[in-house]
Amino acid sequence: MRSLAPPVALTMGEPAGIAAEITLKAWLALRNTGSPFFVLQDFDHLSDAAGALSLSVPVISISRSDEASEAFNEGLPVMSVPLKAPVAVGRPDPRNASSVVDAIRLATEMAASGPAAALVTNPIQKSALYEIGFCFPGHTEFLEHLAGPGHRATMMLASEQLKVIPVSIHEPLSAAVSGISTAKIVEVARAADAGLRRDFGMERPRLAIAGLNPHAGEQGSMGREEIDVIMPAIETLGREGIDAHGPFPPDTMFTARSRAGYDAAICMYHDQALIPIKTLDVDGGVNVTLGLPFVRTSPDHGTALDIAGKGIADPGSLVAAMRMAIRIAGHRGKGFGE
Ligand SMILES: NC(=O)C1=CN([C@@H]2O[C@H](COP(=O)(O)OP(=O)(O)OC[C@H]3O[C@@H](n4cnc5c(N)ncnc54)[C@H](O)[C@@H]3O)[C@@H](O)[C@H]2O)C=CC1
Ligand SMILES: NCC(=O)COP(=O)(O)O
Repeated sequence: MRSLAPPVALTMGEPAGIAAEITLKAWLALRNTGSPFFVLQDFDHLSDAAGALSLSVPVISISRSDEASEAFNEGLPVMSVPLKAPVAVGRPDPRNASSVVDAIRLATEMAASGPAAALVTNPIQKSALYEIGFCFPGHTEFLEHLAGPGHRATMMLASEQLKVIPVSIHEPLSAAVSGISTAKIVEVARAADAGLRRDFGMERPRLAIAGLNPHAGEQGSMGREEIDVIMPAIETLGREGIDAHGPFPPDTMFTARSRAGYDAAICMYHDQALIPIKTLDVDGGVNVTLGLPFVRTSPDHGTALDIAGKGIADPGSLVAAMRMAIRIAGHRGKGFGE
């Protein structure tokens, strides 16, 4: 099948992890679907990975994104971003960190200016990037910076069974808890409401707001954040016409019965959001950044250094990220659809 829409741009992610393997496997999964993508990666590294993993994927060098759709029918299109040092499987090398960041910048530019329908990012080893002075906690914050003033990035993880949006992202738990405020909850819930309408075509998303404390505070006897901070946020959102309810006890709000009552859960901190979705569906979960002027998704997992090079990495989440990026691009009127 051929596609008339622009291809999706995929970044290299951490070269010492499973990114090359899941990228090659994603091409095998998507090659006949009319959903072309190209990867910004070191050509030789990817070719070597295909050989080492015995994956029968022709790797095709392209120099412009508009060559990708045609090439995709024959093999995996690669726009080469050279690495600076040989890759040692499972051991990130800070000498390659600048190439990892360059790939993100380049792919973002293409997604923002049109040659790519969307940006999909492979997982990065954040600690390796910090060693070269990368000063963003993750892609989400970096992409917000690249998007420029006036754009606020909001992290959402989405699977068929659950969507979760953490109020704080990459913060120590103590800082996340002490930093909870009515204003932050309102801001994140507004972004979730707008993003679900714009990118998922929902008319009036139903938001479930999580509590923070056991039993959502048990009427204040196990913590007062629900009464003092979260409830005022829900009241503000209600006055704005946003369908937000809660605060719900965090231990029961992710059961199948509870999930049937809402479209997305607004969670008070990173792990409250990510533990349930990864437990339910780590191979189908997708990380989506709401609020950017370009489409960005990513697999929900990390670099998996412990299994790099073993040939056992599951590409499911990356494939789901590709599919979701294409669906969102369609919602944003980029003429894409499967
Ligand atoms: N979007 C991104 O760039 C993300 C990056 N990370 C980064 O990844 C690094 C490692 O993070 P961890 O917490 O160890 O999480 P991880 O997801 O890399 O690994 C956790 C466990 O899941 C397994 N696993 C992960 N993906 C898999 C796959 N596709 N198939 C089979 N097994 C898989 C790993 O082998 C490991 O046992 C950190 O530097 C973290 O910051 C983590 C999450 C997202
Ligand atoms: N745990 C999710 C995660 O770390 C992904 O972050 P980002 O790199 O997408 O900002």
